[in-house]
Amino acid sequence: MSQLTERFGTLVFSDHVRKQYLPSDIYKKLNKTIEDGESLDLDVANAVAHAMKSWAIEHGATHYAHWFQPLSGITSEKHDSFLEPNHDGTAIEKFSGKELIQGEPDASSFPNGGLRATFEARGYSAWDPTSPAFIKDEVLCIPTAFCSYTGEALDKKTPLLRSITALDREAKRVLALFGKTPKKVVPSVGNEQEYFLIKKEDYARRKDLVITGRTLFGNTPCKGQELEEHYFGAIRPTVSAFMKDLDDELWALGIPAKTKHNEVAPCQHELAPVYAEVNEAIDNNLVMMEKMKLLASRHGLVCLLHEKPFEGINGSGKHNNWSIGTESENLLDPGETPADNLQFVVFLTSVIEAVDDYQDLLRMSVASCGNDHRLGANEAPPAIISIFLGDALTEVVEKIADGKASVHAKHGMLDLGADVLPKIKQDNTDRNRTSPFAFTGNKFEFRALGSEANPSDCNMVLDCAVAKSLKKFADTLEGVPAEEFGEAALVYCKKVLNEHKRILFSGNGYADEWHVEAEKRGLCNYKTTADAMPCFVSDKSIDLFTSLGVLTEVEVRSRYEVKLEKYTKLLNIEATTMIREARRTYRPVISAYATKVAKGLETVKGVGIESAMQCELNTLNKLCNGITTINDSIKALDAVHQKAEAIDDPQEEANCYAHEVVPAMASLRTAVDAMEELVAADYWPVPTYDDILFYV
Ligand SMILES: NC(=O)CC[C@H](N)C(=O)O
Repeated sequence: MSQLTERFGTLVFSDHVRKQYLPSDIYKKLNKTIEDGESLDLDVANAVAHAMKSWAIEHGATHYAHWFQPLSGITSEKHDSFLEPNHDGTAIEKFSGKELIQGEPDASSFPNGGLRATFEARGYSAWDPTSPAFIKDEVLCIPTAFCSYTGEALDKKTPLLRSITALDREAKRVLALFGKTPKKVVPSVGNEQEYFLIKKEDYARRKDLVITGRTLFGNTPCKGQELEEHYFGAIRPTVSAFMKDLDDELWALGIPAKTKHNEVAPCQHELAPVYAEVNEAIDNNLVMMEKMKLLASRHGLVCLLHEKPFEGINGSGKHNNWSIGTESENLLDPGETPADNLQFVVFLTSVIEAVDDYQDLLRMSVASCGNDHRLGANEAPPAIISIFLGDALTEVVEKIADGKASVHAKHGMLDLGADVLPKIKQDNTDRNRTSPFAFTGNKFEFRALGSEANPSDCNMVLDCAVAKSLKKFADTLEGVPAEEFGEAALVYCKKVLNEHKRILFSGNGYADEWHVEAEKRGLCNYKTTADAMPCFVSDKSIDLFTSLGVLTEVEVRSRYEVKLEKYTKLLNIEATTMIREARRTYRPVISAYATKVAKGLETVKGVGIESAMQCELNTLNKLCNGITTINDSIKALDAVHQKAEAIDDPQEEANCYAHEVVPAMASLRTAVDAMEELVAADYWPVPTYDDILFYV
């Protein structure tokens, strides 16, 4: 092993470690649970807990924690030490199977969307053996699901796991029709994490960033991203040192951090791991985000994970590269032979149907206060969900939809015209960064997901939607004689593709014409989270989740409430911060500067230079008008903010925030930003975009 590979996964209770630390019969039984979902008896759990404890303590752990994902979206953990005191003043190390399998964190202070009354505090965490335990900061973290005393899921992981089960079940039914009986069908995911790094000192001086994660004020910088010089540019030393530290920590945690580069906006970067099964990939992404924030501070930096920290330049996404596969094949790989292609065409057709049928839910699944600012602006896909297939696959789909036999996707060879350069194998699709859901060769890239999101929601929805399409296919074709299956499958796909081809769009998703065209096609275009939310609780959605056994109606409704509440709470915080900052930070400074200009005017008057007087007078006028506009904008924002706060119905309240408070915030911002242009730099109370974006 090289130094590089030696450290990989040293802090993970991986299969490799389990083999070493567990007696072979226990190892086999645990694998049966991990691979086949068989339940674990307490003897096995005790043996696993013992091995985990020994391994963890050998690797410096002092505590263990059930690590879970409450509906807030972030991760939670409560640490218990392995120490158990004896009566004689000594202590032993203890960690039992029961402690491994089940925990009982107090659930009262986590969001529950009305599932529990405040006094009903009991909640349980239950070990998820399919995602390996790991050591983080001397704590053995055990990934767990989290549910209420009455058994409702109170977390993001449980529905995800249920959706994986649903997809596995329905995909296996489809594969059985192709004569295949894989052990499992599971989605794999790779999340490209985008982020900004700025200097700690700048961050500390901007209350908007500290409180809300984004700048609520800030004039456009002199230079943005228009020179296209940052994307993939050489990585500067401070950033590089941070990235190296991050890689090192992530590798030790078994997180396969693979690709790192500078992103489009100044100060923006990206880290992408190798694919993993979706449950583990999401756990990895959550740890990765936590590590990014933590390590940045060791380098005098702050990592911003918000979707739109800076207005007018590139925001941050977390492109969710998604495909489904068995232990031996990727079901979204077009392959080279027509026989394989029919299977591919069936899966592709199911995805197209799923995305069209549940475009509203997919949009909802990526909706957040932060992502509202990102979608449709500066290189992020629009809020309209559509699918980009690329030329080769569009041709395949069109031929099938027209009733012609399937053709298989071709790979061309590109000759770059210089003998020294190798011939390049062309992919079966180009890339289209304007598409929210783009086929990229053997997977789909769900680009609409925002950087700060927990990817569980959108993957859960995607898995459900596709499971439903596959179910319909299996329901229709099971029972068809084997020799007629191929023809019948093609006829089925032809019908479905014709019904759903409106969702296919290969053009420019940023263009205004697309919005017009999408409306003609009847595609939904929910510009804000508030607009997107009602579909979550529509009969159609509730039927999807309940029929697949992923969420009960009560669980759907609680999630809807939690998400709406988070949205309005965040906007409440943003509006309050804006009003306070405008009153206490910006306005006094603008007044002070106006006073200085007025005094200067007196001096100039004394000297009697007319032209200089006119110039100063103009500035003074602009400053005074600016202060008036700011005052008016504060008043207007205050009024709609109070109006929103007084609304009882959560959906109505969210609508008021989205359509009245947010525009009022934009007006106040414009008024303050206009003054940044006029007030002398040494007066301006906070670092500007020009100050922040170019010094890391
Ligand atoms: N060039 C890119 O891939 C930029 C993507 C962009 N940052 C987003 O928000 O999705």
